[in-house]
Amino acid sequence: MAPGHPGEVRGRRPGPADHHPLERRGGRPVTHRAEESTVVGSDLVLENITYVAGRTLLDDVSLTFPAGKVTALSGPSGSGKTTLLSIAGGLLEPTQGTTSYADASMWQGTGDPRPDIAFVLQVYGLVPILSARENVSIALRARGVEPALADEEAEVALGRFGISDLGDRQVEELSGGQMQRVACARGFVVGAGILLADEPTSELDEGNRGVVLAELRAEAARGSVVVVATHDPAVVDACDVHFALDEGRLVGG
Ligand SMILES: Nc1ncnc2c1ncn2[C@@H]1O[C@H](COP(=O)(O)OP(=O)(O)OP(=O)(O)O)[C@@H](O)[C@H]1O
Repeated sequence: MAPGHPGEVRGRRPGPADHHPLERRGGRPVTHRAEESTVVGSDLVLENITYVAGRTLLDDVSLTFPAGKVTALSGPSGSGKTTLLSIAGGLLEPTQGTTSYADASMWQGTGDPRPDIAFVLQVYGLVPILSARENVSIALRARGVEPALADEEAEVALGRFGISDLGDRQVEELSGGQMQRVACARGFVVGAGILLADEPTSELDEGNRGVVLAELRAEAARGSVVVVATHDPAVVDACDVHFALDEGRLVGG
């Protein structure tokens, strides 16, 4: 762990999310708000999670992703990280066990995620024929933000990841690393209470990895639950909390 970095929240840091568009429209679904000296947020709690799809992919995993911290989820390829994030985010119903955030289950019965959660997907999930700005903007428009404001905030989010100059480019024309930064901008722009990022730095050079890590910390400093699945020891070291999976079982943390 990195001692004393901003994820170890002692006081509230101003950041981009202080003027978040979901707040500006008065409808931000996040149930917590950082105060001057205390972060008040809900933890994301997983209890006895088992997931079976032909075979057991997750086996009785219990852990808490704390609010106000950046948590690393590591493990070899195929160990179950993406499956666990999918259950934590309400995309998959666990075969057994429960998820809980702000007094409600993450599983809503449909596989549609709650509006107070944002993802950075391992495979990006971008719309190839839309521009980088449009790909970011739709995350806000889908949450009811007026289009002009959503576009304005998308521009700001692209700037956070150093790709303002790519706003008008169709994402199918971008490099893997550029697409990954667009995917980060789309996840981070929401200012959600939970941010689940699946290998968000896998295509990035050291400098851009540092940018993403700083943004993850900024999200946590607002009181959000921030989880990053990663193979990268440097990313694990930069996180506040660490859980490790192996063959669907929790083996460390
Ligand atoms: N829908 C599914 N049905 C059956 N098996 C699946 C399904 N989804 C994932 N798996 C399997 O579950 C295991 C865990 O996959 P998962 O993607 O969660 O691992 P991971 O730790 O995220 O891997 P990576 O680091 O390579 O992304 C793998 O063996 C995978 O093949």
